[in-house]
Amino acid sequence: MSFSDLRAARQSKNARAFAAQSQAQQVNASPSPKQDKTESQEPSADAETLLDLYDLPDALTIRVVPREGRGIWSKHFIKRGSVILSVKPHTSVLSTPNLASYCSHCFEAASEAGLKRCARCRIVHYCTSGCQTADWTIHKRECAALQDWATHAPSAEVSVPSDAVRCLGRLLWAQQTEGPGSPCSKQVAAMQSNRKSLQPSAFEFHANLSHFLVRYLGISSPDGLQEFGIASSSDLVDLTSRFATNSYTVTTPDLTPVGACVSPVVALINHSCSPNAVVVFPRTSRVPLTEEPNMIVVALRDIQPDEQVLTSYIDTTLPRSMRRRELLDAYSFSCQCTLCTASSVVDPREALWCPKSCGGNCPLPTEENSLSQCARCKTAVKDTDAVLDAVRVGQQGLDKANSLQTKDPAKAVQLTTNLMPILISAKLTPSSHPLLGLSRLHQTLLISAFSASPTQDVLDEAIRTATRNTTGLSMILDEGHPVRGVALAEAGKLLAVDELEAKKPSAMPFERQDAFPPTGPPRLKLAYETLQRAREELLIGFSRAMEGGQVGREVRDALAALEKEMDVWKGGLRNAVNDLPRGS
Ligand SMILES: C[S@@+](CC[C@H](N)C(=O)[O-])C[C@H]1O[C@@H](n2cnc3c(N)ncnc32)[C@H](O)[C@@H]1O
Repeated sequence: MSFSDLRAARQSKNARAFAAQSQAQQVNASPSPKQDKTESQEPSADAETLLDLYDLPDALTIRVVPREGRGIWSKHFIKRGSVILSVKPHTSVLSTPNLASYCSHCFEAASEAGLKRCARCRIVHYCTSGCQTADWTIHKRECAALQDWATHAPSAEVSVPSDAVRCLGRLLWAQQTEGPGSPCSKQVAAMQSNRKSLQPSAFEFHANLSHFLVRYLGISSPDGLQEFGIASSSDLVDLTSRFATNSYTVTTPDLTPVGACVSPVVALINHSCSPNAVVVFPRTSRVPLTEEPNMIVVALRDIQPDEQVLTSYIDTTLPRSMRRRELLDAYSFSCQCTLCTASSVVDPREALWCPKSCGGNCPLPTEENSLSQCARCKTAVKDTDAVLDAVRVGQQGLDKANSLQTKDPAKAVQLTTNLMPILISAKLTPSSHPLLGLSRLHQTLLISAFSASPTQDVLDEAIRTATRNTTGLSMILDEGHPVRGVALAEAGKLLAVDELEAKKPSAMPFERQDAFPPTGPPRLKLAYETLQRAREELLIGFSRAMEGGQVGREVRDALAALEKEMDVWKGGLRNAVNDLPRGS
């Protein structure tokens, strides 16, 4: 199997809302598989009017809950792995680093033939002239604004406006074209604003966003704003708040973040850190290119009639305190989901192995509570200060390695290589923060390093890291979670890469007999089993109706190729046995 499809460097592997873009994607978690229960009110007049605004499938309805506001509820039983909603976002933009490598209309990655660049702005690119023509209605406004912005930019680094500014620009131009009375404009206007409950930390973000948006739209007087239906500066902050509260990150089929989008109907879904649904962009031959990027909401668990559909806006592999801070800062609410309010169990995101290795876990000590003992055998963790130090160093290292990963990947991989043993010897479980984050970044960096300069050592280290990551993710995420499926697919693909050199027998006496990863046929067998597990999980997280997404189809093809390869091995072995002299 070729390695090229594992090449792309990734920053994060969790789909989530755009406003919470600090690191990684969605989770359903143990310790409690219990679903968040919220008492809904019967549809109010407000919700009933809203129902007319959205073209919801029959199985869904809109209800209002006192604390969370409007939300989407199931009317019927929805089976795990089913598509709950499938929409083309109202507005979507690529993030700036991806403008030259993905089509700005359908978000397809550049093929070997490359992309066509817009001859005027020379900023956006398209895969076909069909995509370019389809995008022209909006891009003609965007094209002029981009050119004007670039002409006045003080330096090349800021010659393209931020993703948020460009997305808002597209949203407003689309509304102007469709007219304020169009269903889309009404849906956008009905999106929730958190202007009145903004955290002080968010003020600067909204002030800057408003300022740059006005500049980008070429507005020089209040009348200019009125043309977009914005009557005052409060209206402007309302708009930026509605955008921040309701936008999503667009990801590739393997969950690499590539842009931002707004879909008012998907934005009606409320948050839980232990969600029963996920948002993904699967890309399959079953969806016409004109509908891409196709955004689907998939049930991760069986959803009962009268149950609320909930997705996660943030990376749920993070510990409770980080999740809650992010939700408060970006979405202005304090999360009361089952995962945030559970108190009795050891959260696998913040856990140590038992000091006596009894198989139980201990809670990670904190600055406030340094006492920690195994939940099973009650053995106390002795040097909790050393654990706290390791976690602190690990967190700082993760932040640094994240910022270095594109600028200086060699330094970043050196950092992750040095830090992981510190956290592992402090006995953090593979699901614990910051070990899981570091380890996932380490895997991404190793894959890039292997693509640039393939060696057996790097490949084997990538496989060990990928295996640790799938173990860690399986301790936190529900079976079938897309992040788990993609992680298993990567581990399986790495195991299926042709070995570069056979291990020399002379080296073997110094190695453990069960050295991991195995070589030869046992390695192929493990690759096959891992890819089979990946396929089963991808058929849930990206839905069977979407063939498990693009990654699911790739895994299906990889399994077929491996079956052939294993048959060749078996055939070779049979021939070798048949060739042996009789009696030997
Ligand atoms: C994308 S909107 C979700 C739909 C929103 N409830 C509405 O009425 O339009 C996100 C906002 O909904 C609210 N929200 C979502 N999930 C919540 C939760 N679990 N608890 C409290 N508020 C929540 C917060 O105000 C958040 O900023």
